[in-house]
Amino acid sequence: MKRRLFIAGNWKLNKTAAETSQTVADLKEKLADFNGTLDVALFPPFLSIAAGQAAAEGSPIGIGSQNVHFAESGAYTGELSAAMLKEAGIELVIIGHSERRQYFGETNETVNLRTKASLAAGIKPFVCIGETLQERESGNMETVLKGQIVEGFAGISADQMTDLVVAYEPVWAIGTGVTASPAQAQDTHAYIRSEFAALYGQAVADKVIIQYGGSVKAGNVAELMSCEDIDGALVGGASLTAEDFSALILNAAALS
Ligand SMILES: O=C(CO)COP(=O)(O)O
Repeated sequence: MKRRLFIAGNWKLNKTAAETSQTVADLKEKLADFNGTLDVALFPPFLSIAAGQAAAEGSPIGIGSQNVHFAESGAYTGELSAAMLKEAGIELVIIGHSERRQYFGETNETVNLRTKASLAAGIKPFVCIGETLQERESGNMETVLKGQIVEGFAGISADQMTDLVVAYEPVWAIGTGVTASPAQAQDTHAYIRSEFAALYGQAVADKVIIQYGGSVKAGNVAELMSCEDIDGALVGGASLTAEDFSALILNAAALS
C-alpha cells in the first residue's frame, strides 16, 4: 500500500509578500475542485510567509519555512529559532537543501541539529539529501547518501521518523531540466528506504515519506509518483506559478 503523497513547492529566493499573496490566492482558486487525496505545501521566503499564511487560510495549502537555526537563542546574527517559527504559526520547514549545503556551509551535523530542534518544537522537517553528478559518476552515490542518512538522522527516534519527510534531490537534476528517469529515481528511493530499514526496521521504513525533487513538472509527475518508493515531490521552478503548480498537483492527485 502506497504512502500518502506530499507535494511541496520550494520557492527559494523568489516572491515578495505581495507576489506571494497573489500566487497563493490564485492557487487556492485553481485547487477548488482538488480531491484532497494528497498533502500540499509551499515554502516562501521568510518575509513572505505571513502573506502566504493569510492567503492560504481555509485551503489545503500548508505554508512553511525554507530554513531554521538549531540554537534556541544566542549570538547567531540573521538566524531564526524553531520556537520563533512555531510562534509565527509555521509547522513545516525545509532542512539541508543542497543549495544551503553548497552555499551556506550546511553539513550533515548541522542538518541533524536543525532537524532535532524542529522536531522538539513540533515542526515537521523536510530533510533534504542527494548526491552531485560527480559523486554519482564516480560510483560514490550510495556512500554519500548513506553518510547523509547515518549522520543527518543520528539520534532521531523511530517515532520521529514518521513525523518528518525525507526529500531526495539529486543535485544534478535541480533547476537543470534533467530529471532522474523514473527507474533511476525509484532505484535510489528503494536504496534510501533500505538504509532507513537498516537503522529503524522495515516496518518504520515502510512508513517514511520520501519525496523526489529535481525538475519535477506537470508533465512528468505522474510517472514519477507511480513508482513504488516515491511518495511526493519537492518542486522548485514548476511551483512558482499557480497555473504550473496546480496542474502538477492535480496530475498527482488523479493517481489516487
Ligand atoms: O531544488 C528543488 C526543490 O527544492 C528542485 O528545483 P527544480 O524543480 O527547479 O529543479
